[in-house]
Amino acid sequence: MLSATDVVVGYRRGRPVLDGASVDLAAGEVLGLGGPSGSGKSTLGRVLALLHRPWSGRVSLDGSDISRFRHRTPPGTRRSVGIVFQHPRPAVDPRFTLREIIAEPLLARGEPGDVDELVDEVGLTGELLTRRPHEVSDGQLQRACLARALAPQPRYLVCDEMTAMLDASTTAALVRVVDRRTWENGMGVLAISHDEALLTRWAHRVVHVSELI
Ligand SMILES: Nc1ncnc2c1ncn2[C@@H]1O[C@H](COP(=O)(O)OP(=O)(O)OP(=O)(O)O)[C@@H](O)[C@H]1O
Repeated sequence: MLSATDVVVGYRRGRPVLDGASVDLAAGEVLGLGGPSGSGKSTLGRVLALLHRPWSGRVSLDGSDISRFRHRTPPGTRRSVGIVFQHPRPAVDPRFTLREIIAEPLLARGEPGDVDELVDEVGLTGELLTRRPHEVSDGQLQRACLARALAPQPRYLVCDEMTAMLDASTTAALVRVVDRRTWENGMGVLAISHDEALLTRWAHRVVHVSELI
């Protein structure tokens, strides 16, 4: 179980964006997080992905407190939660090929950067892997970002508007990839979107930030 409990967090002192938010994400669950723009969906996603440290409250994994900065958490804990962002371009190094982007987390932990299975999983073809980000479409780059997030076999994945820039068929394909991990590996998913129809189709249950406070 990945949990946020009574999390208070924001960007300006005295002006919390989330003022006591609590949410539980179970293994194998797809939890949809909806709500209006600016309500704090991405902020909560980043807190759960250990990219943003709460001012107070806690983030826990199977009951153990992990509310420290991502770089201060043990590598095993850090790899437990992955994240995919809405915009793939700022999330990648433009000098890397897609193969290097996907292999990065594997090489960082001293494993062979064998990405063939991941590439198949997200539906990228071999020829695209030698290209750099400016030579591929947003959808192709987002597939690479999803493969990179899945490479360390995360137990939980935050999809922060992962498909907001994509067409319907690429959206459906990426949701299928994430769903397969949910069924086969029991990966828990926080699906953040302002698209209520997508959340209704995808998630097992849908909550809004205002209900978590
Ligand atoms: N890096 C930041 N610095 C300062 N303020 C920020 C930062 N990121 C978000 N905010 C502010 O925090 C509030 C919540 O933003 P957040 O992105 O979490 O909301 P959201 O519900 O995900 O919105 P959207 O659906 O538009 O992405 C907003 O008022 C936003 O302006």
